[in-house]
Order: sequence, then C-alpha cells, then structure tokens
Amino acid sequence: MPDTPFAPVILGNEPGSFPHSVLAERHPAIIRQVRDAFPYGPGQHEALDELLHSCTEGTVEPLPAGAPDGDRWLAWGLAGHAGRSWYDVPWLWSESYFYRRLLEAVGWFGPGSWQGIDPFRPFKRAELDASETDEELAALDALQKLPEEERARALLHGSLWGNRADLGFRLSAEGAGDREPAPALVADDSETLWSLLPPAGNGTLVLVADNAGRELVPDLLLIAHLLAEGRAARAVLHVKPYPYYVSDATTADVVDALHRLRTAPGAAGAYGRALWAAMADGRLTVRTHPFWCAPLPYSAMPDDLRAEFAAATLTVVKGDLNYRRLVGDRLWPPTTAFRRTTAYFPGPVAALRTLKSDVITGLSAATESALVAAEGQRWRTGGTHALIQVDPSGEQQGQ
Ligand SMILES: O=P(O)(O)OC[C@H]1O[C@](O)(CO)[C@@H](O)[C@@H]1O
Repeated sequence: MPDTPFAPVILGNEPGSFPHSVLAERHPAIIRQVRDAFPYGPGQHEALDELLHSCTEGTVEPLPAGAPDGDRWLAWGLAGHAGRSWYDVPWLWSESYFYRRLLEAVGWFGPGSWQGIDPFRPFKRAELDASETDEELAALDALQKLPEEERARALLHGSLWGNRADLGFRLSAEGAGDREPAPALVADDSETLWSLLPPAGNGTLVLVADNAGRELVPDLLLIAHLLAEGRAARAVLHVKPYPYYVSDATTADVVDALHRLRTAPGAAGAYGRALWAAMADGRLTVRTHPFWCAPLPYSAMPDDLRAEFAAATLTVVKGDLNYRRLVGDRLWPPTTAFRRTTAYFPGPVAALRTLKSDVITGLSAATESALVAAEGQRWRTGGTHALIQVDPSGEQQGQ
C-alpha cells in the first residue's frame, strides 16, 4: 500500500486515535477474553504472554520456520515489516497479523489436539443462541404479509444493520451495541442495487460475508429471499478460511446459522429449509479463499477471485473491514467519489456497512458537514451510521 499525499494509508501510531486504541487496548482485551474462555495449558498461556508483549511493546516477529502459510505471508509483506513496531506498519497489516499470531498461540494451526479449535466460538455461539436472535427471527412472520419490494428492502436493511453485531468492536466500544442507530443512511445507492437484481433475473450474487451470528443470519435471509424471488439464480457466500477479527464468519459458523434457522418456528424455519435445499442443489455455495485473511486491500486480489467477481452479476461486500479493504485503508477526503476508489473492481460491487473506522468515501459535502456539526468526528467510528454504496460499472478502461 504505497502512501499518497492525497489519501495517506492509516497507521496505528498516533496516540489517542482510533487505530492506536485498537492496537493498545482492543488486542490485549481480546487476548484476555480468549484466555479466560478456554482451559488452555501452560504452552498456550506462555504463547499468549509472548504475543501480548510483542504486539504492545515489541516488534513484528517472523512466523516460525515451517509455518504452512509462511510463503504467503512473505508475499504479503512480512519480510518488510518484521522488526518494526506493530504501531508503525499499516494498521490493516498489524490487525491481520495479530489474528494470525493469536490463532497460532492457541494451537489452531496444529499439529496437536487444539488444531482447528476456534478461540472465538463461545462468543459467536452465545450471540447466535441469545434471546434477541429469537426475537429477530420471530419478526420475520409479520414480514410475509408485505409486498415483495418491501420485504426485499426490509431484508436488505436487516443485513446492513446486522453489521452492528460485531463482537470485536464491542470489546472496546463499550455500549456500542445498545446505542440507537441513526436511522438515515449517510449514502444510499439501494435503487442502483435493486436495478442490478431485478425479479426474474438470471444472475449470480456473490456475498462476501463479515460477521457470524446476528449478522450472518440476516445475510442468509437476504440470500434466501433473492433466490426465492428470482432476483438471483445462484448465490455464492464467501467466508473466512480461519477465525478472524473475533466474530468473522467461517464455514462452521454458516453451518451453525443454518441449523439455527432450520429449527426455528414460523417463517424463519421456512427460510432455513429453503437455504438448506439451495445448498443441496447448488444454487447456494459456500466458498473461502486465503486472501480473505490477507492484510491487503482488494485492489491486490488474486486472479481467481478477480475472475469470479468479473463473472458475477453483483458482489456485495459486508461490513467495516471489507469496506476498508475495498476502498483502501486510507484517510480519504470523505467526499472522494466511491467509484473512484473501486474503479479497479472487476464487476459491479456494493458495500453494506455500518461505520466503525475512520475510512469513508462517497459522502456529499452537505452530509459530511451535518455529521461533523452534530458529532465532531465520532460518526466515523461509533457504529451508529450506515451506508449502501454501489459501483455498477465493473472495471473501468485504463485501470
Ligand atoms: O466486523 P466489521 O464490520 O468488519 O468491523 C471490524 C471492526 O474492526 C475494525 O477493523 C477495528 O479493529 C474496525 O474497522 C471495525 O470496528
């Protein structure tokens, strides 16, 4: 990510800034929570101690010799960042590497009996099993009486605001989950989004998921609706290859969410059974890719993903981190055109995101001034505002 004077890459080295607080406070809190949630042995405790020291006071260290993804991380910039403070390398890079090292500390990569044990699973399960999830699912019954367009809109907004359900975010934004969301969107291209997914279309929707639990459930409901109403003939759900940013969805989380839906009463159960059937006949596919845990912007995506997005009718990317990677993790002037930052993307792309970091593009000058007048800069990170932005054009000539 080369720096440009126009929009500097975000680092975590400014005390008092949001990125700094994530490195200095959120990451240690995540280590504490994971340590408390499992009966780890002395080796794991020692590795967690070392990680805590390294990420707060030490420097980025290389991966152990023989790490299965060692070459990949070298290609993703590890050699250039090793030996530097975690605060001085791009924030996106530091955060991604933190989760990679945390998984290693608890034995995720094996070999051994802790291989594949998700350190965030208790938090994700608790959210999926919460009574709030029952209430959200019960609300689907009333939706069935509405005309299709209204149901579609409600489910789109359910998926959008489901992005507030982010466990990592709640660790350092005390009370964020309870704060009332501001209802108006700071940018709303939903008409363009619907024009790309007309009823009786024959397209492929790709949804790049973000969080499990109470975000993934409404994402699945939206997919179920689009398939049932013929707005998409096929859907591909992309999830993370390993646990990441606490609540990010993996295939195991998709299975949990589908079980939860299928066994629910009423309309939710019907959606669940329809999704189960769509998995069986191939209309809904779950995929993953190592690049989803790469510390890089999507402009650096590999050719196989590029080809998949080029062939899709629409790719929807969910959440704050995907937004940062889509537009580049930079301090853009907020009125920078969204399409200017996504011109490299190989097909039509939509972002559904609640605002939880400093990155923002595509605001009108009036919207930006109103937000600043009301909240200073808090609107950028508080998780109470949201946007739907669409670039329908696909890769533009000369990019
Ligand atoms: O789950 P999301 O919406 O991608 O949010 C991830 C969160 O983590 C951050 O990357 C900070 O760690 C913020 O962008 C956001 O608060």
